[in-house]
Amino acid sequence: MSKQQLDAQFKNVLDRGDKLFVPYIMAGDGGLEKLNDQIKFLETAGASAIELGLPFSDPVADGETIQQAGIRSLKAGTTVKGVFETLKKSKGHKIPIILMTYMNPVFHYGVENFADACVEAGVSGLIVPDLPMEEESMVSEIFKAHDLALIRLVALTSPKSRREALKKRTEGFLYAVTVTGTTGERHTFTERVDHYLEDLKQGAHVPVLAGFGISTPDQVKALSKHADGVIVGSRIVKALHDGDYQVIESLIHASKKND
Ligand SMILES: O=P(O)(O)OC[C@@H](O)[C@@H](O)c1c[nH]c2ccccc12
Repeated sequence: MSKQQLDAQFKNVLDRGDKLFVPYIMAGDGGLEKLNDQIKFLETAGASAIELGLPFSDPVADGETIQQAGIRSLKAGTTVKGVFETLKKSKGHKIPIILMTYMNPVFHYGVENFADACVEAGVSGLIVPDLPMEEESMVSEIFKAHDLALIRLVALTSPKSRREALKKRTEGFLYAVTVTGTTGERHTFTERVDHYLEDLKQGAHVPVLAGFGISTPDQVKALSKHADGVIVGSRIVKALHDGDYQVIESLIHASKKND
């Protein structure tokens, strides 16, 4: 799906008064043969897009739950190529697929080859947490030429000038990290988070999504209120692993206007 279609789909959701909900899943957790069905389930349950993680041996931004999912996936034999092949086999997903990967697998694959493979597999965008703004030109031009959205992340600790620069550059959406530290469920958020999100939304040319630490329907509601939507990773990964589909449905439902 093209970057323009991603923008149009997100706009559609927001125009009807819902918030965006983007679940993160680990590709190959449970075996790659399950991947397209997992995506289909999330699509039917009302997800706005999928953040699809590539398993990696050194996932520095990930907490325990996602680390374990990555280990399970690698043990099951998942490869980057295998993920692309699996996506190509699907009959086409209706919601955008955004790949989340560290930089190393991209370099290893070759940036140009990686971008080509993304396009062939129908991927709309990328999240690369260990690619600092200062280094991004190495890949951003190639991604742009392939019409792939490079989604930038901002942190609570980023100074205002840096947040503004990332807000300007980002494509698809802005990923507003809502905690300091790694991915994983949290009971509370800093009281600064509401103002941080509202401030990011001011003048943003794409939606602002809050992610990290969100694991309950109440948190989905509370954080979406100050953003355009949320990303939920660890809780979704755990629920998929446990076959707890109702948990996923109620998280997604909390992002809808009529909930
Ligand atoms: O797991 P959490 O706390 O719900 O956070 C979302 C997160 O999982 C997902 O967006 C993600 C998984 N790994 C990452 C690494 C960096 C940035 C983001 C991510």
